[in-house]
Amino acid sequence: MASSPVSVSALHVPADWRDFLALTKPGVMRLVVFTGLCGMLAAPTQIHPVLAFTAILCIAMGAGGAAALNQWYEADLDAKMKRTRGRPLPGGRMERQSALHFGVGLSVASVVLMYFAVNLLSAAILTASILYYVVVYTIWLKRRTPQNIVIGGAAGAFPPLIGWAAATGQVSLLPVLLFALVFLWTPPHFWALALFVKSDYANAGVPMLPVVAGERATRTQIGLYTVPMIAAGLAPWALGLTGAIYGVASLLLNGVFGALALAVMLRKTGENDTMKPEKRLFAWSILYLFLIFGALVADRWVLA
Ligand code: HEM
Ligand SMILES: CC(C)=CCC/C(C)=C/CC/C(C)=C/COP(=O)(O)OP(=O)(O)O
Repeated sequence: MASSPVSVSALHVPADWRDFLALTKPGVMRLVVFTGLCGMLAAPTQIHPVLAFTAILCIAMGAGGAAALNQWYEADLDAKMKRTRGRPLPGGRMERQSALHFGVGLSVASVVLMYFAVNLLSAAILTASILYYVVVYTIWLKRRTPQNIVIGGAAGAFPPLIGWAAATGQVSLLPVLLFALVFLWTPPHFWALALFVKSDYANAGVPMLPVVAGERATRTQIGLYTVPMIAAGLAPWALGLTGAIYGVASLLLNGVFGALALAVMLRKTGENDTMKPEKRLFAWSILYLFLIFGALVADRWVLA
C-alpha cells in the first residue's frame, strides 16, 4: 500500500487520549453509529441487549478505526486545510505510526469481535465498509476524481445494513432502501459543505466538485441527487414496509430537504456571500438523517 507524502509540523506535545479520540472523528461517527443502531432496532426481531450493545460497539470501533486510517493516509492533505490542520497528525501531536497501529488495531478488533459475538454477515459487511472507506474512498478515489464522494460515499451507507444483519442474520428490502437513502443523501450533504469550504479543497489540491466543475454544476448536482434521495426516503412507507409515523415524518422531513436543496440549486453566489442557504442545507442534512432514522424506530416500536 503506497503511503502519502507528509509534511507536518515537528512533534512537540505528546499525544494523549483526546488525540486518539479525535482520530476516530467522533462528530461524524455519532450519526454513523446512530444509523447502525436504528437499522438494528427497526429489524423485525428482538436482539439480546448484550448482543445489541456489542454490535453497536463494533460499528463504533470499526468506523473509528477506519477514520484513524483515513487520517494516517492523508495527514499531508489535512495539513493544508484550515478545517483539518489542527488534527493530531498535522498538529504534530502524534506519530503517523501510532495512528496506523491504532487504526488497524481498532478495525481488526471490531471485525473479530463482531464475528465471534454476533454473526458472520454483520462482520462481513463491517469489513466491507472499513475497506471501502479506507481503500476505495481515501486511497483510491479522493485525490483522483470529483465523483469520489458519490462512489466512496457507499462506505457510510453500510451501517444500517450492519445493524439489521446483526439483529436478523440476513438482509432484506428495508435495509437495502436505508442503504440507498444514505448513499443518495451523501452528495447533497457533502457538496453543500464543499460549496462553502471550496477554497480549502482548492488549496489542498483535492478535486472536489466545486473546485473542478464549478459552483453552478455543483448546485445542479445537489438538486439532481436530492430527487432520488427523497424517493428513497419515502419508499419504505410507499411500499408498505413502515407505518404512518414514518410516513408523516418522512413527508415532512423530505419536504424541508427538497425546499432547502431547491434554494441552493437556484442560487447564484455574489461577492462576499455568506453562503447561508448552503450552510442551512448542510446543517439540515445532518438533522434530517437523525430524525428520519429516529422516526423509523419510533414507527416500529410505537406501532408494534
Ligand atoms: C464520503 C462521504 C462523506 C463526506 C466526504 C463527508 C464530509 C464531511 C465533512 C468534511 C464534514 C465537516 C467536518 C467534520 O466535522 O468532520 C462532515 C460533517 C458531518 N458529517 Fe459527513 N461526510 C460524508 C458522509 C457522511 C455520512 C455517511 C455521515 C453519517 C451517516 C456523515 C455525518 C456527518 C456529521 C454528523 C457531521 C457533523 C460533524 C460534527 O458536528 O462534528 N457524513 N461531513
Ligand atoms: C462502519 C464504517 C467503517 C463506517 C464508515 C463511515 C464512513 C465512511 C463515513 C464517511 C464519512 C466521513 C468521515 C467522511 C469524511 O470524508 P473525509 O474523510 O474526506 O473528510 P475530512 O476532509 O474531514 O478528512
